[in-house]
Amino acid sequence: MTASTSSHAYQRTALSVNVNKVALVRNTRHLGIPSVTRASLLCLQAGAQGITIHPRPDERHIRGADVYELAELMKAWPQAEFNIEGNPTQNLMDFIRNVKPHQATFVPDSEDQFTSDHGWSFPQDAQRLQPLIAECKALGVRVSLFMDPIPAQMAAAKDIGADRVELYTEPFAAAWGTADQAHQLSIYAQAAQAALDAGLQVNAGHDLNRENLAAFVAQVPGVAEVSIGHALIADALELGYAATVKAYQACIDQGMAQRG
Ligand SMILES: CC(=O)[C@@H](O)[C@H](O)COP(=O)(O)O
Ligand SMILES: NCC(=O)COP(=O)(O)O
Repeated sequence: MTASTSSHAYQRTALSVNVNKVALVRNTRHLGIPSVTRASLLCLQAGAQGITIHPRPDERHIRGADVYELAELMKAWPQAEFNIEGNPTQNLMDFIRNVKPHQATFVPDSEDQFTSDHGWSFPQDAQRLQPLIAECKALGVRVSLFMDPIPAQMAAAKDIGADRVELYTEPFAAAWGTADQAHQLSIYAQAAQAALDAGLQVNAGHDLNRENLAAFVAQVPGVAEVSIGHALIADALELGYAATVKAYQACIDQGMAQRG
């Protein structure tokens, strides 16, 4: 363990609940239910350390109004974080300027993309991201860059001013339960270590769930935050928000206990 990981070894991984999919169901009727703010409140009351949203330009799920209603809700939860994801070359920056969330997560999605499926690439993306990162930081907003688990890309993320990277974890999740599982975990551990060594903090997200979360937290060094939506909300349809948040927190605690 290098010095850069020692300070992270016992930092508890925070759970940020992504409520995109509550909004997706809500949008199929003009009734306002299920409520995005009520779902977020119940998750915070159950112990979630944050709420994440991804207000895509087509408003397929999170709408502009949700962003401001959640910002108002979060004022009553100063110990929790508000994380807004999006492409800063599209609609994200106006939300960041108006709301000043704790964290902005830059994601390189196209407007019509089915879901997020890749991270930024350097040096290609560096020049257009650098001033946007600087603007967020001048507003007091931490910046996390959505990245593929490529160790050689981490120093470049730091060089343009990012505070954190969020490791795109779908390849890890897709390999879960297969012969490639251990190899994928090793890839993410190396990428996380490279990020820590570059002076970045490490977030992670996409397709994390109750089956794969503990192993990820245990074997990938210094994960500061996981943002989880699709699987968590699916579980909440069966278990309810409170029991589901507690179940995911238990997975994180299990992973923390197994950390070397
Ligand atoms: C960036 C990422 O992996 C997810 O946070 C993203 O928000 C998923 O978007 P959808 O919920 O629209 O699939
Ligand atoms: N950044 C990942 C996120 O917020 C939620 O991703 P998912 O759990 O819905 O795949």
